[in-house]
Amino acid sequence: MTPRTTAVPNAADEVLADLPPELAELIRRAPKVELHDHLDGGLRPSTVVELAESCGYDGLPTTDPVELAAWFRESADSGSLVRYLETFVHTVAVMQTEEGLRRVARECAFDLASEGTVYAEIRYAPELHTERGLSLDEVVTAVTEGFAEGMEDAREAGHPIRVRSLLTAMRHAAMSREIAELAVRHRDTQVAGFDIAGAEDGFPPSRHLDAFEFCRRENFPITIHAGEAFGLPSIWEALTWCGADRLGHGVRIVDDMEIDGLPYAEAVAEVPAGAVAPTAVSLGRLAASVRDKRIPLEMCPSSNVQTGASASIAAHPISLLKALKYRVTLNCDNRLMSNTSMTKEMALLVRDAGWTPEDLRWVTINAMKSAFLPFDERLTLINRVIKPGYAALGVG
Ligand SMILES: O=c1[nH]cnc2c1ncn2[C@@H]1O[C@H](CO)[C@@H](O)[C@H]1O
Ligand SMILES: [Zn+2]
Repeated sequence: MTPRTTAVPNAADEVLADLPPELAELIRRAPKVELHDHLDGGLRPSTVVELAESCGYDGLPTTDPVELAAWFRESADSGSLVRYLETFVHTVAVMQTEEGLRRVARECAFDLASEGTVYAEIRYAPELHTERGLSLDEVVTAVTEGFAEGMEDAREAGHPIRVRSLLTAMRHAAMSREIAELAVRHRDTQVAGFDIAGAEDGFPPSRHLDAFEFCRRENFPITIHAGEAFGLPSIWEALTWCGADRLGHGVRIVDDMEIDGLPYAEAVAEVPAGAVAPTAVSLGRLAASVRDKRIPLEMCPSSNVQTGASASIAAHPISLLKALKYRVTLNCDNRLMSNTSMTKEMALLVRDAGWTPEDLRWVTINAMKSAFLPFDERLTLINRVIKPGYAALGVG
């Protein structure tokens, strides 16, 4: 079976059209690495419609794929993480069978590879996919098989990609220890790390300490959604109590910075974050520690604009954090809800925040360095795939 392409317009085209054609082509062809992408946030709209029909789910707001794509984007454009997350009810509803999970994972790997992504870590919460009787292990096996099929499809199409999974526990629930054990049980079949996600305010990372301590005893990598809808205490707990190796978003780390003696939020009210001179910034202890320890920040600009964590792409702290040489990585979070892709995220930063092709190369290498993959494999991808890929485009 060849995966079908969606009839929905390509998310990046509109932004690329605003750029000089050679630059747009460079962004299209640039090697990409993605570390933060939710499986249940990246379905093709046409797949949601088809799976809903085959599994008898009649709750979709519309069965027209183009209208459905618009519905997800508009509903997610809510200014609140909690409302943004409500849209997942429809994607999760059609991911309750082995067949549905396998197809979604297969198409995910293929779609990412088609836009030049050479390595991706895709996360999902197994506990959300057991409503129709699948066991947690069956969920993981189905997704892993789907990724293997998608990688094979992509290789045949001439776009090789490596995909790994991250297992997410929902922070409002009480299954995190079980999910951490599930992840470790599947570590030799492509599961590369453990995460928590869901509403952040009121559900601090330390609530799941037991799960994180288990992962640490097993030398198993941890990333934590922190500093997205809630601020510094969440980031502080994720790092100092829970031992996170990376931060999901982490965008609110700027709350621990002063610019010319003013708190970040006050100082940037008038000026785009990217226009702030790095020399004017002083870091608090937590912000300094995140930079000193090279903690990777899995940044997702479009998603943050939708949930209200940032006013615009131009104002997004990612540009200041780049200037300050944090270990910044660029990601989509949820391609369906944010109507985005890696190509679009790159194009937005180039168009709206003054990023250069060299910056795109830098952020891509940062991501590869930060992957939950063995060190030698990361180096091989950087030296044999990413650097030559950019060199072929005249970058680096
Ligand atoms: O940006 C985010 N912040 C917090 N939680 C999220 C975000 N995106 C998705 N999810 C949550 O993670 C679950 C598993 O993939 C999704 O079902 C959604 O509830
Ligand atoms: Zn996320």
